Amino acid sequence: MEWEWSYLCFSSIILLPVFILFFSQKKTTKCSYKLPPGPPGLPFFGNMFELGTEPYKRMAALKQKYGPVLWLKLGTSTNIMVVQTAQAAAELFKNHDTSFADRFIPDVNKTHNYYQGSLAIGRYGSFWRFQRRICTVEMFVHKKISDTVPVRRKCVDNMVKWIEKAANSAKKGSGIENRGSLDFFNAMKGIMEWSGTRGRAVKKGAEKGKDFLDVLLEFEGTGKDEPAKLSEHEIKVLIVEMFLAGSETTSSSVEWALTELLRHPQAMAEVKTEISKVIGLNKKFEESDIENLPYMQSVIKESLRLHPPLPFLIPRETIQDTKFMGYDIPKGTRVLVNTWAIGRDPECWDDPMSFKPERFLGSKIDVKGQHYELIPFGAGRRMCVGLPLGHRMMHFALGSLLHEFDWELPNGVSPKSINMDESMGATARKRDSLKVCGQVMLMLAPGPLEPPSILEPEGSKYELLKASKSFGFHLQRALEKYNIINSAFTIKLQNHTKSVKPTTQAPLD
Ligand code: HEM
Repeated sequence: MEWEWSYLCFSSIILLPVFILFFSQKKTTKCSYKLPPGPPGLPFFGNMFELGTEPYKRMAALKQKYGPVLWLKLGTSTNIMVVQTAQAAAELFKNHDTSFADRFIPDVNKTHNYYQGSLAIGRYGSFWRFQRRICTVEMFVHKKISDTVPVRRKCVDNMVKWIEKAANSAKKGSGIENRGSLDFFNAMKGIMEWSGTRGRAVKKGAEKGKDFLDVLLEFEGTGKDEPAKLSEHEIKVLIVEMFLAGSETTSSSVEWALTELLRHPQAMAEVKTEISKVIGLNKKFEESDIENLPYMQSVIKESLRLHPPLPFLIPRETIQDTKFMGYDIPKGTRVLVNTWAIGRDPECWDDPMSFKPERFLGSKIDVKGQHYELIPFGAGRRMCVGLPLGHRMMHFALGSLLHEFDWELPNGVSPKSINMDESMGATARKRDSLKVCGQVMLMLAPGPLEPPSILEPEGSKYELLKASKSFGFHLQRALEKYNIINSAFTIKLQNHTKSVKPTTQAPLD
């Protein structure tokens, strides 16, 4: 009996505050705000346990019940608003972009003061505006991107050579060991070291070969709407961020696009025919070819529709209390735009779950933030600043892979059995890295044989020989090995830092 009483007392002490909190929360919420609808959640924990490992899918499923704007709570104090339809996204970006233009800073990014100097998670304000301007003008305008064409050419050539070499050394039917991530992280370590040491070695006045890093180091501003100088920390963070923001997004998109093509042999045949007609066999794929390849552009759009690397964009935060679609959204609310759900919404797309690149042929829809049904790069003030480079690199890398090789699935894997699961890390990338088999086409010039029709311009004098053995490897290995995406940076920084002494300083302190 005594035991039962103490048990009851103990339970009441524990449970009473929970009930008080639960009911008081509901009451305040009802009285003060009209919040968007959402699942009720648990006391203290809110909806924390309902989201699973692929929260964008779970939230997409909740659209049926709760409509275009969803409200969630994490713990007792974190409010989350999820925008689930193209119309709601249009309303947000067209009419409330400034109110939702702040970013939320995850705790992990507070260490080493990473957020101070970050463009992607920097607070909306004059320093962010200055960073956007300097990145756009010094890196992402058409001319600057075109100036670095040879650098990307070299990296793609290296990637193709690596694949050919891998093909030659592979035993028939064997895969190639996937040490890609190791190479990638070694490269990242190097980059951090370079950006850490470079500040001490700059030679002032050396205008020739001035790159983005020089621009940052030599920057002298008014000190009013822009800083007077940039600190070493701010420069390091910005440089590292460009690598991080641009690498995985782009390489993961290329992997998804090739995966979809392997699942759809008709689309694969179509895109290869287009490339061989436009470029021919005795020429390399060039960036300037992209505009003449509407089917390949449609393949990339269709792949980004189904597999946006950032399914929630980058979370935003409300700067002030905001009235949005009839709801009262408090200051400090985290805002997620579920671009994954929007890309699969039957109200926007016919047969939304099918991969059909031809839906974009003759259509005006593009990914530049004006068509809210397709916003893999976001929209509004905080949309992807690297879009011009990322867009070009995706086409260049995929086009070169398709032009140089014939791709197949390994023995025992059929188009329908490819595992399409995603894993949510920095991006929603393919969980099982794509294992592909390629066939190298060796060109022997000139020869008597007519090449196979799908590959060749009619009347070609070239003889084609397909390597008899196929080779297999993980695509990411090739993409990451040459960090082809941000190659413009890599090579320039490499050249630049040859004379710099090694440092023992920690990269991001
Ligand atoms: C397939 C390629 C890429 C995709 C799909 C992508 C996607 C995105 C998305 C969805 C956002 C957030 C937009 C928003 O909140 O509305 C973003 C922001 C950003 N991206 Fe990209 N990105 C790509 C490539 C790149 C590249 C190549 C770079 C730079 C080298 C880059 C740098 C950035 C930066 C710095 C931001 C933050 C912008 C800001 O907050 O003002 N991205 N990107």
